[in-house]
Amino acid sequence: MSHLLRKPENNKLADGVTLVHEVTEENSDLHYVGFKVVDLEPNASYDEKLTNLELCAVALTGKITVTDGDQNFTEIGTRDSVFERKPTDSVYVSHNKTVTITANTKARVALCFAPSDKELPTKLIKAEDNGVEHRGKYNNKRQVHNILPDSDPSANSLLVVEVFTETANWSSYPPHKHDQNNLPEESFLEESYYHEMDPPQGFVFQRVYTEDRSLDETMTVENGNVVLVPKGYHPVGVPDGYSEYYLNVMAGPERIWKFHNDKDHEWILDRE
Ligand SMILES: O=C[C@H](O)[C@@H](O)[C@H](O)CC(=O)O
Repeated sequence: MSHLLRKPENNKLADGVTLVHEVTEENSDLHYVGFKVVDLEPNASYDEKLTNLELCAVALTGKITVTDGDQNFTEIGTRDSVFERKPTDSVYVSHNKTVTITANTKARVALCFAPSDKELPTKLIKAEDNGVEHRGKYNNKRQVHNILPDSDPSANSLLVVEVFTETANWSSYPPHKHDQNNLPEESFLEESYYHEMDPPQGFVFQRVYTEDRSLDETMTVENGNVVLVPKGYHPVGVPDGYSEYYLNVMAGPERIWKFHNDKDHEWILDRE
């Protein structure tokens, strides 16, 4: 199995608290992006002690209450399934805080981490404030919810976005990369993908490859899997009959999303 593909670990931390995924600098090739998925039963709580990292907690499904010890955001979250295709609520918390997440209902929470050196205000990112985009044409169409885009100055280095790709479409396509710290041409951003499929027995193909093909991994990705993108192009193809969701976390030395398309495939953008 590719070292870039993570299957759910489902580590039980406490009654009602399951750590589904944990991606850290210590257990991955990533140095900027960190990622966790936590499942909570009603009334169960999870604490995250932030040192030099900032956090965006995304209420993937269910309702949660989030506190940083000072501010409380109660019963946030908008959906029972990501495939309701509507934006959800998130909370941004800067470094050196302890965050407590309590489930008001059965909930799945994505914890998105990146380095932080400037204390910024804790902030509720309301669902209705997500920028919604409909990108692409032909079989390259996808719906994008910008949760924490580079146009929002609320974070130090963290970028968070979720993407819905319908049956027989491609996304993160034409293949693009952002693995060079070479602004204004390209920014260096590591990336993680948390994938869900509808119906859940579905799978997608994701390729992660570099120009010189020194890295070239094509993965079969199933429901609840995570794919890590330390560098390279990273397209996703969704088979006929299935819909796909992914949550992206990106971070790097500069909080700018400036990508470079694979020249071999950029022509598809020119179709009428
Ligand atoms: O670099 C960003 C990620 O690859 C996705 O968020 C991608 O941009 C989604 C898309 O536009 O298809």
